[in-house]
Amino acid sequence: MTLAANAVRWLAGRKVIVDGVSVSVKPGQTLGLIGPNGSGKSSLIRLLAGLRAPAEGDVLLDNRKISGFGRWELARRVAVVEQHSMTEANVTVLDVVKLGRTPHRSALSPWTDADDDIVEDALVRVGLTDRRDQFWHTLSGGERQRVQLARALAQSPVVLILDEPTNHLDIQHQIDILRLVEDLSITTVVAIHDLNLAARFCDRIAVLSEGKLVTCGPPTEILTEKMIADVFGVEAHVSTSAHHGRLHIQFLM
Ligand SMILES: Nc1ncnc2c1ncn2[C@@H]1O[C@H](COP(=O)(O)OP(=O)(O)OP(=O)(O)O)[C@@H](O)[C@H]1O
Repeated sequence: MTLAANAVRWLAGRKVIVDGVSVSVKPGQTLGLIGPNGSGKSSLIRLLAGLRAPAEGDVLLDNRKISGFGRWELARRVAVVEQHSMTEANVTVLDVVKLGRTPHRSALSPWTDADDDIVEDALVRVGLTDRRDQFWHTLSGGERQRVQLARALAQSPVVLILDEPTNHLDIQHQIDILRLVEDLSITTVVAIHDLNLAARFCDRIAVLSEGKLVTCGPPTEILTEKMIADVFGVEAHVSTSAHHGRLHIQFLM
């Protein structure tokens, strides 16, 4: 499915937080959202996920306004993992991941073997099968992040929207999670701070600054020394890695 924001604007009170942003992601592709703290990435993520309505502009899923989708109808297509996803205490990892199946079930439909298989597959993918009975409130930050991703995967979405999915993860789990998302080959939007990971895993990158879209395109066109200096105020050296052929960004400190 194609997900697109068309000149979306969102305000908190009178303050413009997302200012006329247009971005789109083609089926199976990954769009990275980068930008300094407070540039509007999470706010745009919420608009794209349909968690908030734009004051102006539209979010479209295959050319249909997401405001026209019913709650469950949208949740069967779009899964979102927010930065600080919380859940009720006294629930286990398995309980949280099972919640992902909710949009696919009606009050009358019983839990099926197929639901079990999907939940199991999600736990396997994030490497948490041995934690299924652990209580949520006892998990580390990185483990919670992986559980929330498993919950999103159990939703069997065609569009996955992730707000900084790697920020609590050690380097191995950062790479594992982004590889997992890459292998899913579904339409993905990911807000991410690590420019090297963005260069490696995103098909296109949108740069936000003060709520506005600065530029959008393939990593090789977007992640330039000039853009990094202009938007992030940091001097960087950008080269092509001899090891993986993608961009390698070194910050000159
Ligand atoms: N509900 C709100 N009320 C007031 N201000 C808000 C609200 N939501 C967001 N903002 C402000 O909007 C700006 C953008 O916030 P947002 O969380 O979208 O940025 P971000 O790019 O995701 O930041 P970070 O990289 O720090 O996570 C920030 O200055 C934030 O304080």
